[in-house]
Amino acid sequence: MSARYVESSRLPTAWGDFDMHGFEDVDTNKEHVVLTMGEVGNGEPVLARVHSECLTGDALFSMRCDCGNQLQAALQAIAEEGRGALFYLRQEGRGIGLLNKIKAYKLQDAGADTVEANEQLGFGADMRDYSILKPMFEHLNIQSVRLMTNNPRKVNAIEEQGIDVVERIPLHTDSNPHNEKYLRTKAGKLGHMFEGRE
Ligand SMILES: Nc1nc2c(ncn2[C@@H]2O[C@H](COP(=O)(O)OP(=O)(O)OP(=O)(O)O)[C@@H](O)[C@H]2O)c(=O)[nH]1
Repeated sequence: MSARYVESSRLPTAWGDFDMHGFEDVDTNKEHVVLTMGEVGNGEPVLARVHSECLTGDALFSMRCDCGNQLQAALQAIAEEGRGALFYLRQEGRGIGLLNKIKAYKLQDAGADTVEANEQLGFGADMRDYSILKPMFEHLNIQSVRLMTNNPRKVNAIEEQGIDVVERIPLHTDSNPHNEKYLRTKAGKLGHMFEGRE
């Protein structure tokens, strides 16, 4: 996959002023953004979050998942450090797309877990492709990261793109009655690590 860098601008947020960098995937025309704060291209490992799009959690305040809270926690952590990068990748629904995620939620309403629902729809549990990151990291001159994630498979996928993950930083948020089963399934079937949580 290759990404075309398009433009950068300021993005003031509730957590502080970021720079927003826009990229286009030349194969799929999907538009991705990176928010950076401070000098990230100076060779020092960068506090980073690679976040997959979750319209329902990130923008519509859904309590079915932990996505929105993780997004906010990551921006806050970067702002507190004064330096870091948030890669916002447009791979909604672990890569199956928004409308298929709604179909998956319908199946979950009927009792399936998040993995079974994907499989009942004919998809793998996780259809994401991280290869778009390589040209984005190259453009920003970032070679190594301290990655905020609970997902060891994401760490491996990012390292496969030639990016050095020098540290994995857990990104825990509070659970609620609507996302408890989802978080349990992530730990049980997708390998997520929730240190300190049963
Ligand atoms: N198919 C499907 N996707 C979901 C469901 N709930 C959330 N998602 C998607 O799961 C993805 C979560 O992305 P991330 O938070 O970046 O990654 P993660 O694998 O949860 O790992 P972390 O880095 O620990 O957060 C987003 O694309 C969401 O849209 C669900 O029930 N079914």
